[in-house]
Amino acid sequence: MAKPHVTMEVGNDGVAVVTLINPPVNALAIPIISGLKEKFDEATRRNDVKAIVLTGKGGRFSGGFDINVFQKVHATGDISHVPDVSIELVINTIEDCKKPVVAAVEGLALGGGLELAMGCHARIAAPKTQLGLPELSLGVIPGFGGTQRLPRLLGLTKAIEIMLLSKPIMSEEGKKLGLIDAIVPSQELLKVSRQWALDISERRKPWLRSLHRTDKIGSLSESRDVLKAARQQAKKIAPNMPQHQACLDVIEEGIIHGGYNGVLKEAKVFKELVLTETAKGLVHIFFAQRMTSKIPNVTDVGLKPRHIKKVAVIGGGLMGSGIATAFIVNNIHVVLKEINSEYLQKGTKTIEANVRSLVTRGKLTRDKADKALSMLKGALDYSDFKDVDMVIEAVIESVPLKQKIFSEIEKICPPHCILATNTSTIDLNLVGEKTSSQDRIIGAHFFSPAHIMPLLEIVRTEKTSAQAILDLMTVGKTIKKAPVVVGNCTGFAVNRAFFPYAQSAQLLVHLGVDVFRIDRLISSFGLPMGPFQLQDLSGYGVAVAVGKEFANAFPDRTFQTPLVDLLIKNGRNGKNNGKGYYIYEKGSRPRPDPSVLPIIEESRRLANIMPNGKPINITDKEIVEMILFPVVNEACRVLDEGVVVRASDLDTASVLGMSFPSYRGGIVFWADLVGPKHVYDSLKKWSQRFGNFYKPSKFLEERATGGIPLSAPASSSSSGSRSRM
Ligand SMILES: C[C@H](O)CC(=O)SCCNC(=O)CCNC(=O)[C@H](O)C(C)(C)COP(=O)(O)OP(=O)(O)OC[C@H]1O[C@@H](n2cnc3c(N)ncnc32)[C@H](O)[C@@H]1OP(=O)(O)O
Repeated sequence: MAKPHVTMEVGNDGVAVVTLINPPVNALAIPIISGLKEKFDEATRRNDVKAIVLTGKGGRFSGGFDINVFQKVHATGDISHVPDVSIELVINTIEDCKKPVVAAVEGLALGGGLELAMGCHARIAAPKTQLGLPELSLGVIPGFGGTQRLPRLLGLTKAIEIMLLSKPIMSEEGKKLGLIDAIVPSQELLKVSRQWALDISERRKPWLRSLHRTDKIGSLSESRDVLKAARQQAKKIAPNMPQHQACLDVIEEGIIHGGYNGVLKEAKVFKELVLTETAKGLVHIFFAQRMTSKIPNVTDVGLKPRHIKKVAVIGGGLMGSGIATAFIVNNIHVVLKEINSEYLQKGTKTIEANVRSLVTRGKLTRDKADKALSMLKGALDYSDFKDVDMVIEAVIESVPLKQKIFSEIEKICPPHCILATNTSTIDLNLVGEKTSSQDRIIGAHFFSPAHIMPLLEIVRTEKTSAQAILDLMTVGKTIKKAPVVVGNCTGFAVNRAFFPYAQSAQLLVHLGVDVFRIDRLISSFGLPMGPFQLQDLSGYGVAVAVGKEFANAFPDRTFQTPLVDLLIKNGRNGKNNGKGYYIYEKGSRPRPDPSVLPIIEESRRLANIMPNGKPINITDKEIVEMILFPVVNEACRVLDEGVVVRASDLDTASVLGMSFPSYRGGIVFWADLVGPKHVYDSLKKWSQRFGNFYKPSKFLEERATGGIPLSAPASSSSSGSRSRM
C-alpha cells in the first residue's frame, strides 16, 4: 500500500488541487500534515496558482487526525508525537493563506478533517457527506481549532450539541446551518469548488475566515446561559470523564477572549487530555472494536462471505422475537417457528411491539417498519425451512430438546444452511451431537434485548467451519451487531467472565455490606446500574438458572446465596412484578425498598459467614474492587483457556455485552491500568479471609509476579495458553 501522502496538481485555470491520500479514510497521519504544509507553501509561492482547492482521494475527505498517533503517545508517554497543527497549519498556512482555499468535501469530514475544512475560506460538499467532531468519544477535544470555528460557523447551541454528543450531521443540514456553502453532485464537486475558489480570488464571492466571525455567536450573557445548560447536560451524560467540561471551558475562553486565544487554550488542553486514562481507554476500545473483525484462519484466507437472504428463528420467546426483529428491520426475511398458534401469536405480537418501539424512539420510519413486518412469516412446521440460509434456535435451555431440533433441521434445511443456537450456556458439541453437520453448527449468542444490544458472540467449536464463522460475522454486521468470535465453554466469554460479578455482590451482602451502597458505588464506577438492580431487571428466575449452571461448571469458586430463593418465597420477582430490592412504579425511578432488609437479614443468618457474626468494615474502594477483581480473575481464565482470540476482544465484549464503561477500556485493559499485582495481592488477601471464591488464578499469579500485563499475548507467559479457537 502506498505511504500516506499529499499531491498537488495545478490546472490551466490557475487552481491548485491539493489531495489527501491515505486510504481508507485519509486519516491525517504525520506525513499528511507535513505534506500539506509543503504543498501549500509551494502553491503560495507559485505565480501560476491563483487559488487552492483541498480535497481527499477516494470519495472520502478525511476521517480526522491519525488515531494511531494517540496510541503511540499512550505506549511511550511522549506527547511530542502529537504535532502542533492548529496555529502553524490551520491558521498560518490555510486560513491566512494569501490565496483563497476552498474545501471540496465528500463522504466524510470528521474530527481534524472537518477542522481543516473549517480553516478554508469556503466549503463545497457532495450530498450526504458526514460532518462531525467526534473527538470527545476518544477522550480528547477537537485540537485543530474545531472548538472555536464550529460555534462561529453554525452557532453555539448546535456546535456544542455536535461536540458533546460526538454526533455528526449530514451536509444537507450543514448547508442549512451555514457550515457548508453549497451542495453539488459528486461528479461536479471539483469543478464547482475550483470555480468558487477563483470567484473568491476575483472578489465575486466573499473571502471569509471562520475564526474571525462573530455573527453567529450571541451576546456574552446568552452564550453564558447556553454554556451553563451544556455543563449540566455534560454532568449527566459523562459524569466520570474530563473532556466534556474541558471542551466547554475552551469554548468559553474563545467567547470571552476571542478565537485566537481560544485556539491557544484548545491546543494546551488537547495535549493534556491525550494523556488521561479516559483517552487511553477510549482509544483502546476504538481499535479493539475494529480488531474483532480480524480472525486468523477465517478472515485472512481468501474466503468470500455468502449472502444470507432468509433466516429461520425457532422459538418466539423474548430472545427469539428480539432476534427476529433484528433481522427484519435490516431487510432480511425471517420465518418464525413456534410449536402452537398461541405461542406463535405471542411471538409475532412481541416482534410487532419491538418494531413499534423502534418507531416511537425515532430509530425507524413508519414505512420501514411496515416493510420490516412484511418480511416476517410465522410457521408451525418446517415446510418454509427448505430455502433458508441460516436457522437460529432460541428455545429453552434443554439439551434433549435442542438435540431433537438440530437433528430435524439438519434433514430439512439445504446443505449450505448454517445451524446456529442462541444458547447462553450449553456446550455446542452437545447441541450438535446427534447430527453429522458439526461443521455448520455455531453459536449465535445475542444479548437481551436482542434487537437493541449490540454484542453478538459467535461461538465456534473445533469443528465449526471458517465459512460458517465468516458468514455469521458478515450477517451480524448487516444487522448492525458487533460480532466477537469466541470459543466454546460454559458462559462463553462475557457471561463466563462476569459470573462472579453478581456472586461477589451477594457474598459482600452476606458479609454485612448494604445492598444499596453496593449498587450506588458500582453505578458511580460507571456501569449503568448496580448488580442488584440488574438482578431485579433480568428477573430472579434467570439468576437461579444461571447460578446453577456456573455452580455445576465451577463448584470450586461459586457462592451459593440463599437470598434469591428467599426473595422469591416472599413474592418478589424484581421488576417483573414491581417488587425486588427496589420498588418499581410506572413513571418513577426505582426506589430502594426498605421492606427487603428483613429478608436480607434472614439470608445473612442462614449463610452465617460474617466473621464473628459482625458486618465487615470496608471502604468504598474495597467494595468496588471486591466485586470487580473476581471478574478480572475469571477473565484471566478466559484468556488462559484461549476462549477469545485476543485480550482486547474481551474488552470489546465487556463494553458491549455488560456495559462496562468504555472509557475504562474494558475489563482487561482496566485491570492492567489498576495493576495485575494489586489485583493479585488483594484477591490473595481476601481468599485467606473469605475463602476460595477469591483465590487468584494461575494465569493472574504468573502475570502479576512476572510483571507481565494481562493483555500481553500468550507467549509472554511461561505457561502459555490452551486455545479453544
Ligand atoms: C486533532 C483532532 O481534533 C483530533 C482528531 O481528529 S481525532 C479523530 C477524529 N475522528 C474520528 O473519531 C473518526 C474515527 N473513525 C470513525 O469513526 C470511522 O472509522 C469512520 C466513520 C471514519 C469510517 O467507518 P467505517 O467505514 O465503518 O470504517 P472503519 O472500519 O471504522 O475504519 C476503517 C479503517 O480506518 C481506520 N481509521 C478510521 N478513522 C481513523 C483515524 N482517524 N485515524 C486512524 N485510523 C482510522 C480504522 O482503524 C480502520 O482500520 P482497519 O481497517 O485497519 O481496522
